[in-house]
Amino acid sequence: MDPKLVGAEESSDRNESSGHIYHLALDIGGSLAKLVYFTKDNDHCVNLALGLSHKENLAICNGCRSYPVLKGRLNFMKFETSKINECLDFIQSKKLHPGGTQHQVVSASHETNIKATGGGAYKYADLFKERLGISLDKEDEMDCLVAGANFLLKVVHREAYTYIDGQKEFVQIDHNDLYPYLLVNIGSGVSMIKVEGDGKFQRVSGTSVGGGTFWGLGRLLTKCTSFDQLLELSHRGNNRVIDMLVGDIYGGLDYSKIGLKSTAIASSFGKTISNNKELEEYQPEDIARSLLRMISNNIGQIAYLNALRYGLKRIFFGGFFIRGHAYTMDTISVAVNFWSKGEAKATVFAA
Ligand SMILES: Nc1ncnc2c1ncn2[C@@H]1O[C@H](COP(=O)(O)OP(=O)(O)OP(=O)(O)O)[C@@H](O)[C@H]1O
Ligand SMILES: CC(C)(CO)[C@@H](O)C(=O)NCCC(=O)O
Repeated sequence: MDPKLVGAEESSDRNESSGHIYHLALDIGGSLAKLVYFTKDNDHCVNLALGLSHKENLAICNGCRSYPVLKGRLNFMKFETSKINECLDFIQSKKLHPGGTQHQVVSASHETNIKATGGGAYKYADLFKERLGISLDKEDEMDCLVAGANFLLKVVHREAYTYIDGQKEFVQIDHNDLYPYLLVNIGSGVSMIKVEGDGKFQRVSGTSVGGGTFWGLGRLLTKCTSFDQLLELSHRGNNRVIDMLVGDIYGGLDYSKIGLKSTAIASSFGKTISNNKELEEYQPEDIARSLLRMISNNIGQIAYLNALRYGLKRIFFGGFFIRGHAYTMDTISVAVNFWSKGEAKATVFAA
């Protein structure tokens, strides 16, 4: 999950020593630990209404009197949870934690508390305490997720978009017509949440076949050494080499009577049992493509079925698995579109 805030900038290794660090918060999930902190400086601003944080927007922010404007920027970092010590090293090296000399505005009463969510807030509580003297102030991940999603959808302009046939189209959110919606958070596992208002939600479903499955199975099957490498491979692959299509079963024909085109996947990975190839002949890029397709399709289908079950017209997808990756979004959209017979549109917002 992703306690995302406005004005995001993925932090490079820039030196923060000239800036004043105000806030640090963490989300430690099963795969990734995400960290956000705000640094104060006069060259940037975060406009809480527009969600801007870039230098170029300073003029606009200066001209915008009716909304709170903070001079500075939000910095985002991510670490593999399996390398949590790198996250602690980063906090220590940047002196982001209370007690670090750059930390200027922490009041005495909150000196050792840092907001943290995700399972890692529990799992690594002792580690943070022992290494950095930080007490993790735990927030429930579903509460954070829903609060973050509602905030982003209401406040950040051009946050949500559909992705259909390679076309990204921003969705105008009517604040008075946002609820109810289905929030599908694709992290290591997948949570599906019916959201009916601020703080009003129910986790209605989930699946353990999620981002962790893609990365985990992908590693085992392709020997990739990074998630990005696996994604990059999937760009170049052809899933038809691995997946058994309806046409493979029906001699190239559609199965029109039940509405299945010859190009529809009849069985993910199924082709590998029906031809006489040696295992070594299967290319990693084709495997990566099939895997991404299988998992995205499955999530899209379960999401649609839950939307149907609870009468929800709109589905918002988030989580780090998506990360703006075109093929993932396209597959999810196609799955939702396919199962809803064109009635529901998958609305995807960037993780
Ligand atoms: N650089 C990366 N390294 C590892 N996984 C990545 C990376 N980028 C994207 N991912 C994908 O994002 C998933 C993690 O997403 P996210 O951070 O939203 O979930 P999480 O908080 O770790 O998990 P959960 O909420 O289930 O505990 C990974 O399982 C993987 O599929
Ligand atoms: C366990 C959590 C909530 C941790 O973020 C997530 O990984 C998840 O929703 N997993 C899917 C579990 C299931 O519903 O089958």
